[in-house]
Amino acid sequence: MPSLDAYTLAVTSALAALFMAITMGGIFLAGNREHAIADWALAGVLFCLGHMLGNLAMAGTVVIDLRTTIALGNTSIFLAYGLILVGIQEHLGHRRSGAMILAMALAILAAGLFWPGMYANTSSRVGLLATVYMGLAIACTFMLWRAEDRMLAGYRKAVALVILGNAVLLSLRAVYIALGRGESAEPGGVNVMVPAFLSSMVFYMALNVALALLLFRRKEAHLRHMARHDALTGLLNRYSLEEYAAREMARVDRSDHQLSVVLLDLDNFKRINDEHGHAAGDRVLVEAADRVREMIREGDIAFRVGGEEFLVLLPGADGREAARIADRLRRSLADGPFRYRSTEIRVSTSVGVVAYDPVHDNWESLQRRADQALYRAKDGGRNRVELAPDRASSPGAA
Ligand SMILES: Nc1nc2c(ncn2[C@@H]2O[C@H](COP(=O)(O)OP(=O)(O)OP(=O)(O)O)[C@@H](O)[C@H]2O)c(=O)[nH]1
Repeated sequence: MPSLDAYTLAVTSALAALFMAITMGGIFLAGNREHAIADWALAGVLFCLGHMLGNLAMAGTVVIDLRTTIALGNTSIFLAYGLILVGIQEHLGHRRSGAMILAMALAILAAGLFWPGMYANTSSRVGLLATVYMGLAIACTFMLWRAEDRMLAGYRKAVALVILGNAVLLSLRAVYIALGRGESAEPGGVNVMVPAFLSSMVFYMALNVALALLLFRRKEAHLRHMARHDALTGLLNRYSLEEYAAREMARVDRSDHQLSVVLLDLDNFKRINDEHGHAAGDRVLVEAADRVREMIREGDIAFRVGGEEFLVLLPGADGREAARIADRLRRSLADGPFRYRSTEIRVSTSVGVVAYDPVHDNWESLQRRADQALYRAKDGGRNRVELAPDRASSPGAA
């Protein structure tokens, strides 16, 4: 195999880091204006700068003097690792440790300029920095591994493994140098700089791909969530309803389970908007959704199906039990006033309830019967629950 020289590899790993900066910067400019992505783009720039300074130092073409060049290069690389960590914190919604990273960067710069243990002793410098990078990598890995959102866990773990793998390689290099093998950049012989730069290059490329995949998968999951949920209340939306209803009805068709539907409509909602403003109306809708969510059991499924209209699927409940649950929901919405700033707003709700009849009903007839029960509740004076008559006793309802 032709020998690879450390100078060229320093430049190629700098270019790989630059490619990461361009990819992350591109994703940021394309509209994902998250701090995390900007942090990772800047990390790419700093990795690139660090390697270029390292290359100049190795070649003896120093910017100011050798000590300053090495100190600036190491500070750049440290800041880049720090920004990877801060970006991960931002991405996961944790508190950012930006101030601590900056303070540590200044300490590393000062040590590189003024502490002989850092500028005059390669083995202790490399060992110290490897320890610091290992600490940051473990912090990144820990956060990514423990994140709550299970859906993207595989992608986050891939990022974590790339970061941890690189830290392990950096530590091996530190051990190798501590054993007195040196890190001469001269071609020929065993040269630790060659595998070091090669692994850095692979690290930037792998990190770039892993982060980009994580970001795209998260965007995709977000869009999928948006398509199925109501943006204001966070409940499932009307488009999801049919899918859930079909699933629950099929379950009833296969067994002797029950299924009921509760349709709630806030009364005179237009008046709330007119009297208190649209923002107050929105607040009432959000809180009403929260109250519905809190009142229902696990397994019950709530939807916002219209402006001020909610629907709850109650698997396992027959009509009478569903009417009882519906009345509890009605009372929970009517009892405590809703608050918008300092204003108290009282709302009542009309509710239509229907039990699914697997012999006579399909989804359309079930919805129609729920609507009819709701209209009866409205016509009967509002703030009440109406249970649709059994399908067998009301053939005209089809
Ligand atoms: N603030 C707010 N208002 C909404 C939203 N969606 C629908 N609305 C309003 O809800 C009101 C519904 O009015 P109507 O359909 O006349 O019904 P209502 O005033 O509740 O009267 P009844 O249903 O007959 O008791 C309209 O004024 C809509 O503008 C929303 O997302 N936010």
